[in-house]
Amino acid sequence: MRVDVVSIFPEYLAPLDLSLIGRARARGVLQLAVHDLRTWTHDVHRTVDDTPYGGGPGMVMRPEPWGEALDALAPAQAPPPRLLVPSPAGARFTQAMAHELAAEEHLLFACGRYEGIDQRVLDHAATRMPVTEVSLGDYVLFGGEVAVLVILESVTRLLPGVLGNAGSLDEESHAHGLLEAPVYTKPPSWRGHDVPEILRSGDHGRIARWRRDEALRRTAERRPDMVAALGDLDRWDRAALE
Ligand SMILES: Nc1cc(-c2ccc3ccn(Cc4ccccn4)c3c2)[nH]n1
Repeated sequence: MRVDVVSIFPEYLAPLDLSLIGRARARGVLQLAVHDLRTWTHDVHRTVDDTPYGGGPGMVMRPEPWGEALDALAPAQAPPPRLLVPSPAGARFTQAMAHELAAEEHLLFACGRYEGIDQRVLDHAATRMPVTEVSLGDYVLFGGEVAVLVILESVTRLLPGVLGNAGSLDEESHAHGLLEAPVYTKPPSWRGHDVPEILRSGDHGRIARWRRDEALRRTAERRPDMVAALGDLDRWDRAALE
């Protein structure tokens, strides 16, 4: 997968060199390039923003640098990338969207700042590539960079070979539509708190049932919306929720 990120703060994306994402890049699973939007400015002050038409607080990102950046990174003669624009007004980012993005050949992230990017940049881009505005949640950030870090981490871990134990992908939370069960490791007793006996029994059938019950119980307690979306439950699952 190829990923291009455009930002006026490219150093914000430095964590992408670390850990799993860094290894995915080193193994060629992910080709990632971060670009400074000011590369596509031509004035002495390298201006990327201007005052908003219609008045109001703050500044808006000018269309010209973005237009040239997208021309350079999504050339007409190549298959178009999917343009992702983090925004408070975007579609909510979910694990389902992470899976969708992990199947793309080329992702192009536009990180806005100030009060956002001139709308015409997105409108023009949409004439030649798929454009998705994406929100992390109902809170407001200073810009899109943090959202790109979150999105890229969730997408990269779905790429083939990135997670050592592929099984953990299947069992992870939000994969089955449930929150995960609690996890434990040694020592068996710690500050008066013991590991649930079942987990040390070696009975893998009962352990799987216990984990499913705990996942259902926690999801019902903390995210009833997720339980409602589960569809039909078998009698064991229903018993766990009683
Ligand atoms: N889930 C999200 C995404 C964002 C986000 C993403 C990109 C930008 C570019 C600028 N801002 C600041 C800003 C503040 C107020 C209204 C518009 N934009 C961003 C905020 N905040 N929360």
